[in-house]
Amino acid sequence: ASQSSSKRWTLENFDIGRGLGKGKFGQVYLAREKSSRFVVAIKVLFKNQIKEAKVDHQLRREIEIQSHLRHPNILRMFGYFHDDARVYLILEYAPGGELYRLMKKQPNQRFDEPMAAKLIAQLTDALIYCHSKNVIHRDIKPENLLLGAGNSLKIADFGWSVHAPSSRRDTVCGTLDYLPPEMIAGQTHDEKVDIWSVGILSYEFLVGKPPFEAKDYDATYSNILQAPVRFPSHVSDGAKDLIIKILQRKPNRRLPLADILAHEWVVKFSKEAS
Ligand SMILES: O=C(O)Cn1ncc2ncnc(NCCc3cnc(NC(=O)Nc4cccc(Cl)c4)s3)c21
Repeated sequence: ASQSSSKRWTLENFDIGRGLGKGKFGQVYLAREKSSRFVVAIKVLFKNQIKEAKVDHQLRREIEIQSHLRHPNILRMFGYFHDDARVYLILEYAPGGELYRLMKKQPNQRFDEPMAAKLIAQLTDALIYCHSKNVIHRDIKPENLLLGAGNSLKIADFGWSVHAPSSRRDTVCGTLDYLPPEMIAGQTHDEKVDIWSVGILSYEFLVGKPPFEAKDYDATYSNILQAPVRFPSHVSDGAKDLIIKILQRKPNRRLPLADILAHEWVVKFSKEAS
């Protein structure tokens, strides 16, 4: 029987398996729902840490947003439950783990053009869906991309997602590398922030590191605001054309997501077997 997402889940409904990874706020475990034997991932978050970091409103918003999203390239959240100390997120299990680790295992720690174009097409498709629901993710980076069966891309962790437009109040923590100029300048921003992230990731998939990476926060900050994008010689003209059209500092000049999917380099290489 399909359990509706409003069912009251408890830990007793699951056999807990091995740890899958450790995040900033908690650990993720492989688990199996006892009656259906359905395999899931369960992320365990500690309430005191969530409250200390003042991110409980973000978590509530993520749960709300995730409960309405259904797309093959978005990691499902089937439900959640909590006890006195912890919140448990019941998530789709991504057997390929973090995309980041697969990239680091490649020769030269970067993907070839067919693999990169396939991932970019799936990421773009998922974001077209999100934006059609007026949801912006705002935190698209390799750590939040997982791999499902057949190396299919899965966007995970909507902890930073909001409904567009938004003027972010929460301070940015972690890397700046994937954030567009308007967000790091604290200006109002809209769904075009996710387009910028597609450009950053397209560069990183093909080069092995993000375009504005620098030795420290301030150097990265100034690169994002004014540095020209430089490409190693192995990057093809088609890929360079796509990335330059996406990484436009003015949000309205950025290549729209539909045009990314239709770009000749994406069309050419996302069909090729990788
Ligand atoms: O475990 C790994 O490291 C990798 N791994 N490997 C396989 C696998 N299969 C499924 N999920 C994984 N990881 C969890 C992915 C997430 C999805 N949604 C999230 N949401 C969230 O963390 N929200 C959140 C947290 C703290 C504060 C706030 Cl405000 C919001 S995390 C998997």
